[in-house]
Amino acid sequence: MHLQDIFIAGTSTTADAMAWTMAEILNHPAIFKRVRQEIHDLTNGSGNNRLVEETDIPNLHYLQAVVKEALRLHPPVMAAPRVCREACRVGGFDIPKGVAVALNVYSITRDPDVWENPDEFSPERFLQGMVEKGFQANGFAAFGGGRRMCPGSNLAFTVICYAVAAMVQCFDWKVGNGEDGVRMEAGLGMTMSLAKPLVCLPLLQVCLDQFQMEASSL
Ligand code: HEM
Repeated sequence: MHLQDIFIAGTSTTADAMAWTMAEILNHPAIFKRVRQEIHDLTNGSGNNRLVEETDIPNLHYLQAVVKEALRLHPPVMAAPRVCREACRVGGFDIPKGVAVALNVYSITRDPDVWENPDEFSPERFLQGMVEKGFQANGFAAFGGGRRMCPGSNLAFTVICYAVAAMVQCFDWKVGNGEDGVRMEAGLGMTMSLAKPLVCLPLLQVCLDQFQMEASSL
């Protein structure tokens, strides 16, 4: 594996996941509000008013569930390649030794036998047990699985949660182009991204004092 592989594997995947997460919560204002409330409850205690920090992520369970649900519905890597080391039979198909196959991540994460209402954005499903099971849980294939599972999964998950938390805590977002909500079509590319880039205007909503304090101490 080369250093370049890590850049290729780790950059647009993470950016896509952030865009899909923001797109989903902008289309679901009640979920956006609940994420903001969770952050507020954690960061505004006993007269304290601070920006969310990376170390808060383990305590932001709903935020984690939201990011997982966005990864489940919109896995940036839609397929994970493998080569069969021995002849085998999968789902009634005979696969000879040496043949290249791909795990269809997209259909695993929307499998109706595993997920109730699989096409629905419902972060609550991860609060009912799945969130603790980690990324190898049955049906959560956004980071692949087994020995070749994504080695950047924990880093990516933390970065996405942190970025989304900061965007939700500090800004209201006006969806651009005068459209009613964000269009959720997927585009074609190396990774699965929004077909139309997410365009929205940030409107500063909290933390003005905090920003001014931090700016004046620079
Ligand atoms: C949301 C972000 C990301 C997603 C959805 C994602 C998803 C995946 C998937 C599905 C695989 C294939 C796993 C398999 O074959 O079972 C993979 C492999 C890989 N990922 Fe990620 N990834 C992400 C972020 C990252 C980051 C941040 C890094 C590095 C800093 C990274 C490094 C890699 C590498 C090196 C591999 C190849 C592993 C191997 O073949 O042994 N990924 N990723």
